[in-house]
Amino acid sequence: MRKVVVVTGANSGIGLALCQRLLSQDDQIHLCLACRSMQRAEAARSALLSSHPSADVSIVQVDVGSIKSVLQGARILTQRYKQIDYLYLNAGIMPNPQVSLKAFVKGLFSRKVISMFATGEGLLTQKDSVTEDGLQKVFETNVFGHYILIKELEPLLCHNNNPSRLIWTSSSNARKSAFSLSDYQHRQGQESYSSSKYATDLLSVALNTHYNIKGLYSSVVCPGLVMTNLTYGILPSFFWTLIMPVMWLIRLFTNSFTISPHNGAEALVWLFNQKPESLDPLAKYHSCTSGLANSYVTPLKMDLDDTSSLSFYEKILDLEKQVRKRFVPGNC
Ligand SMILES: NC(=O)C1=CN([C@@H]2O[C@H](COP(=O)(O)OP(=O)(O)OC[C@H]3O[C@@H](n4cnc5c(N)ncnc54)[C@H](OP(=O)(O)O)[C@@H]3O)[C@@H](O)[C@H]2O)C=CC1
Ligand SMILES: CC(C)CCC[C@@H](C)[C@H]1CC[C@H]2C3=C(CC[C@]12C)[C@@]1(C)CCC(=O)[C@@H](C)[C@@H]1CC3
Repeated sequence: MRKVVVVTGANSGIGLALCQRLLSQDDQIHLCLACRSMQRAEAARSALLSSHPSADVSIVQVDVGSIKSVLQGARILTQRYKQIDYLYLNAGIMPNPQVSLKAFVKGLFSRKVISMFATGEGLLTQKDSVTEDGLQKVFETNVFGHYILIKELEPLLCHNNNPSRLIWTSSSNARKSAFSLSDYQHRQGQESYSSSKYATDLLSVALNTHYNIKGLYSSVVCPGLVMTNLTYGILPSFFWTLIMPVMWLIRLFTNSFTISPHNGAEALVWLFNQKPESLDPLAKYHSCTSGLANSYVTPLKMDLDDTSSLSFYEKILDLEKQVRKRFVPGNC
């Protein structure tokens, strides 16, 4: 039986590099690209097939920023497959990012300079908006849409005899201080990205607590700083091109400047090859690249605990109930 691997946000950046790498290591898998744009999904499928002509690649429309689309996409996947072995929850956004030049210059002359480059802490703010579902867009896209997808696919993911895997693309930008349980969608602050990634980490821990017994395991990854559409949205592309030599230089001091999507996908590919029981649910698996361009994976303990993850999970369950009331069968 072919292993079924579903990847959200598979049409560009880290998601597409992950697909290329998975097919290079095992062209017997069935890969399903879950994307919001069918045109971009088709283009990604063609690119994958041109480098792996015998690969088995399909596409499905899933916009994780829309509950209606997630429910429709999940319905199609349920008709198509009996089991999903790997679900990569990779799609993500960072809308309207602003870099604080003042914080950057201050950071350059502080003791925290390395960690500033590794995490972007204190440098970025975003302007979020509200979706047609009435949820904060960054929260719905990066966290909640994915959560609903998992819940809808539960029958395909929970098989005790043959465990399935959830692998989230989180970030080292996830920060406890940007997240608040009383404002978990981050309606009030300006660090919706950081908050959403911290929420991702909390959710993954809670999912392990509830679902390991049913044969479902969740892990989180940080791909490092990778040049993708997301990062090109932070500063103009000519600026990134200009400072590329500086980026290689910074790599001598921090292993988190993975830079290429191929390197960024290191931990996502590594996790594919691990036995889930051997993994630490409280660790984030970081893709790292050395100054000599060698890629490797480092697990680092996350700044959270079971109690806070379960408190957040209760909030998510409440929100799910509210949202499902609006999407009873026949209403969507
Ligand atoms: N680049 C970096 O340095 C880092 C990235 N990450 C995370 O990596 C993940 C991948 O991002 P990256 O490859 O960098 O950036 P890209 O912008 O290249 O990829 C993001 C992917 O997500 C998709 N996507 C966005 N919104 C939705 C949506 N509503 N529904 C479905 N798909 C959607 C995009 O599709 P479309 O083409 O249609 O927009 C695209 O395929 C994200 O979760 C990001 O937060 C984490 C740490 C560092
Ligand atoms: C490298 C240059 C000389 C100056 C660039 C300054 C900043 C724009 C970058 C420094 C650290 C970067 C960073 C991210 C974005 C760009 C920086 C703030 C991220 C927050 C991008 C998304 C992520 O998820 C993080 C892992 C990145 C961490 C580092």
